[in-house]
Amino acid sequence: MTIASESADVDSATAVAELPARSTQNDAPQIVRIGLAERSYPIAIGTHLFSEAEAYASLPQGHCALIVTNTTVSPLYAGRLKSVLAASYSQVHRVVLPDGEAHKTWQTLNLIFDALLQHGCDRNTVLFALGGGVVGDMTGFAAASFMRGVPFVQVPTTLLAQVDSSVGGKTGINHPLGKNMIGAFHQPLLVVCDLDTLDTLPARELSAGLAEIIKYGPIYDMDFMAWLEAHIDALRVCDRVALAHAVRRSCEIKAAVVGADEREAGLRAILNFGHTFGHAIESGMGYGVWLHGEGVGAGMLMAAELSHRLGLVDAAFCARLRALVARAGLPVRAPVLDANDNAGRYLELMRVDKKAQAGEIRFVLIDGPGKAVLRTAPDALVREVVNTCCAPA
Ligand SMILES: NC(=O)c1ccc[n+]([C@@H]2O[C@H](COP(=O)([O-])OP(=O)(O)OC[C@H]3O[C@@H](n4cnc5c(N)ncnc54)[C@H](O)[C@@H]3O)[C@@H](O)[C@H]2O)c1
Ligand SMILES: O=C(O)C(=O)C[C@@H](O)[C@H](O)[C@H](O)COP(=O)(O)O
Ligand SMILES: [Zn+2]
Repeated sequence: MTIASESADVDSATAVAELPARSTQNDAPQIVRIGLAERSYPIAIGTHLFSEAEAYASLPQGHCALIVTNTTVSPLYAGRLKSVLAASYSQVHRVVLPDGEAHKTWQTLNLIFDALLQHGCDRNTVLFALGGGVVGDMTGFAAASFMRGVPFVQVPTTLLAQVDSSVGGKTGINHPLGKNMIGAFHQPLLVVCDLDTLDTLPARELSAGLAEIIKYGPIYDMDFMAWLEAHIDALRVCDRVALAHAVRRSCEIKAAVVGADEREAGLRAILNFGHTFGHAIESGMGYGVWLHGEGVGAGMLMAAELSHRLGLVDAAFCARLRALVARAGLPVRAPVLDANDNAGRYLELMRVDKKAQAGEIRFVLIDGPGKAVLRTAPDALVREVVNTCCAPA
């Protein structure tokens, strides 16, 4: 693994290799604010945004900035971000991490600390997370812990990161035994969602982002779910107007939930809909085999099925959610994790979920469309759900 870093004035090679800016719309950015007293911050959503100086005008000027990115995103966007930051910071360094969920680890996190220390970065250094949720979660955790806390900015370049992971301050890394098991709450100073960056995103990753968008319907806003049913095809071809609405509404919902319960004392757990099953899929398959959004998509269907078997929603609701997940290009069958005792393996993996208490799994379930509830379920019922949802179609 390498640490690629350079100062602001030696980046011409990367800048030349970049894609030209593409946009169909050049309106002023929309701003969603997340209200967290002194930790409040704006989420800017628009086009032509991440490489515009005005987007960062609210930030404190400083001596040193560190762009944290990865091998895929760096050649696409890091040069442009670096150029714009050079106006505000006398040194702009970059660290390029290996790409992928399998690298959301201590070893990769250490590359960020190595870069910070090698460049003599101090407590006023601002970290910029340029990439998807993996880069964002690791950069945030590095910012939370370097010198016991430095500021950071999220510049999300995947749909999933724009609608979910860049907002709310959950940061961390994976452990082989469980997703996101080591981390901290640390809010960014600013989130800059440039819809133009989604033009280069592979279709499979776009679909993964749609899973986290779909999530907001059943847990919070069934009108939004109906809007998604009408606009899912437009979203899949990156229609700017549809994307702008989906990103904005998702951020509004997440901001409202996090603003009311920053550290998941209660309400915030609803954002984990689909994640108890989904995280088991991710770790059980090996990180990166199923994308996070794919695990969440199948996990939501499993949680909906469990809700139905507990009498909380009707079969029509499950079928409706399943149809939308399918139309988003996501898998609707959950994978088999163990040929001998598949349901047992799911249960074993889910017992390490952060919502579990004294080894008892607590699921986010749908208690009527648009309303989520956190509750336990008998193992026998969970087994039935796993067996049903993993069965061949
Ligand atoms: N902190 C939170 O609240 C939160 C919320 C949801 C998910 N997450 C975490 O986020 C991660 C998933 O994030 P993700 O789906 O963004 O995955 P990711 O960060 O792995 O990015 C997906 C892929 O897209 C590439 N990519 C990124 N931007 C691109 C662009 N503009 N063009 C082309 N390729 C691009 C990346 O290099 C990567 O290969 C998981 O680790 C998940 O646990 C965290
Ligand atoms: O922000 C939250 O809260 C969420 O739960 C959002 C999820 O989409 C995200 O995947 C989160 O990282 C999962 O949190 P975890 O506490 O289960 O690791
Ligand atoms: Zn998630």
